[in-house]
Amino acid sequence: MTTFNELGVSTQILKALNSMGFEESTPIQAQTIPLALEGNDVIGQAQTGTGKTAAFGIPTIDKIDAKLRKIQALAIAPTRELAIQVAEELNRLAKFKGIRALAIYGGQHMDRQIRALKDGPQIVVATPGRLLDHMRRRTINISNVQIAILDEADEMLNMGFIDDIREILKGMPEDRQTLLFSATMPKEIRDIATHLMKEPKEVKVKAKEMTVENIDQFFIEIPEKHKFETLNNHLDINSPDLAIVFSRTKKRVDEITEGLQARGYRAEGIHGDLTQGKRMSVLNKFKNGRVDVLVATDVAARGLDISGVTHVYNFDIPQDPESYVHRIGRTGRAGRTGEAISFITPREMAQLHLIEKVTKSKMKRLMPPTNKDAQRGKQQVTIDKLQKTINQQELKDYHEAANELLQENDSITVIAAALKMLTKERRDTPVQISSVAPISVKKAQGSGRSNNKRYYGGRNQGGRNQGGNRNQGGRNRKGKFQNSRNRNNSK
Ligand SMILES: Nc1ncnc2c1ncn2[C@@H]1O[C@H](COP(=O)(O)OP(=O)(O)OP(=O)(O)O)[C@@H](O)[C@H]1O
Ligand SMILES: [Mg+2]
Repeated sequence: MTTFNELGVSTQILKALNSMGFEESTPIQAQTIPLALEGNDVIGQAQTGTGKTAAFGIPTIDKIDAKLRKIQALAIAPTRELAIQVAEELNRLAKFKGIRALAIYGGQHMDRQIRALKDGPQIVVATPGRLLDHMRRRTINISNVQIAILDEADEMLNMGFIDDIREILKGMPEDRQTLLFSATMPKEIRDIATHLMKEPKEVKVKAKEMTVENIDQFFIEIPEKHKFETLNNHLDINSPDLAIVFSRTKKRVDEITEGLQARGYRAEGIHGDLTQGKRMSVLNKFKNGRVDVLVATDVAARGLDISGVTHVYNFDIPQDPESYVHRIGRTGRAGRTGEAISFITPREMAQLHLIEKVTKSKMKRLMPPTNKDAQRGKQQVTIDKLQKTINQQELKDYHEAANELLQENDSITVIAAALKMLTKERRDTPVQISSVAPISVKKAQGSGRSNNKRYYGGRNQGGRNQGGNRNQGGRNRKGKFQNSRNRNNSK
């Protein structure tokens, strides 16, 4: 283990790291910070939740001139929520250096952002669409940027974003430093990346599997029509602290959310069709624990760091292995443990095997729990609570009442009644989830990768929709990919 001191980090940052409770560097930090400080272009790949944000954040902040009130570093992230989160982490790291990071993203008033940009932040973290709007309106000056960062680099260099990224990079000085980070980096994307960089140093933290080993991975083979009940049963048995349920389409996210609410769960949904205000409030409620189940499209799959997520459910199997890696990586972060449970319809078993092959990990088969298992699971939660209260031994005031009850009834009946009262029984409101076509895997020639054309033209406006619709000031991309297979315009 390497201390941050050994990595040549400034005292102001050491102070910030100390206040954040970071004692030692993670492997990706230890390997990339010195390289980036020396001025190299870097491609950094390491598993989800292993501290890639600080790996690019620390050297970036250390290279910035605090006195110069111009944008010196520009980070780009695929979703609004991630841009906000990265800016927050950079601000924590930069606290003692007098450097500020500003997030700019779609769905927020332009005027407000223009004012904030005039305030002189040294770092901007942006979603690509909104950044291009500012560039075209000349409300942002990126001509002094010395460091460009692509967080979730493979996603940013994917079909949906690549043209925007090229245009953004063209607006920066050519002698800038470029840092690319992600947990996944398919070869096709790595090749594109190296063309945009200068002799990049590639750092790949060696791991047997692409997924984090402290996430227990399971799958349940189950027909589409039984998924919702199975999810209910599972939530009852596991009683997760916080769970994220990923589904394939916005419509299904809405339906699952409403269904869970009707059954009495504290669930909320998040996807690209909601207003930014709603997206933020849902995420905040989830972070504060006022919502237990977040139902989401892939808009929440990448980068989000929410502590306390114990379970990730793939209500629908993801389109590609990379998406699987990022989705399940919302749990088991920073050394914590987590569980990932994927629902696979019988016709989608080939997709499961593809994911296992690409990620080099294995999912253990689980049998779908029965209603009886679920009932027992709920009761167990109550029993645990009851046992905890017994252990606290502060029951004297209740002894007399207990004695009276036991004179009239037998002990089993009294305890069963108490358990029944304390157990939150599930409402059995009927819920209908509209079905989706199963994902099919046709082997791409030789590569074994799914033929969903994710990398070469299959993705039309999917990336766009994450940030809401953005067309003002930009070329209308409709039509550009309209003949190609629509991979995912549904986030
Ligand atoms: N050296 C460290 N010591 C302790 N905690 C750390 C350290 N570095 C990062 N963390 C914490 O670990 C968590 C995960 O970090 P981060 O979000 O940067 O992961 P990531 O590698 O970018 O994951 P993803 O691939 O999902 O985006 C964060 O809460 C972060 O504050
Ligand atoms: Mg990250």
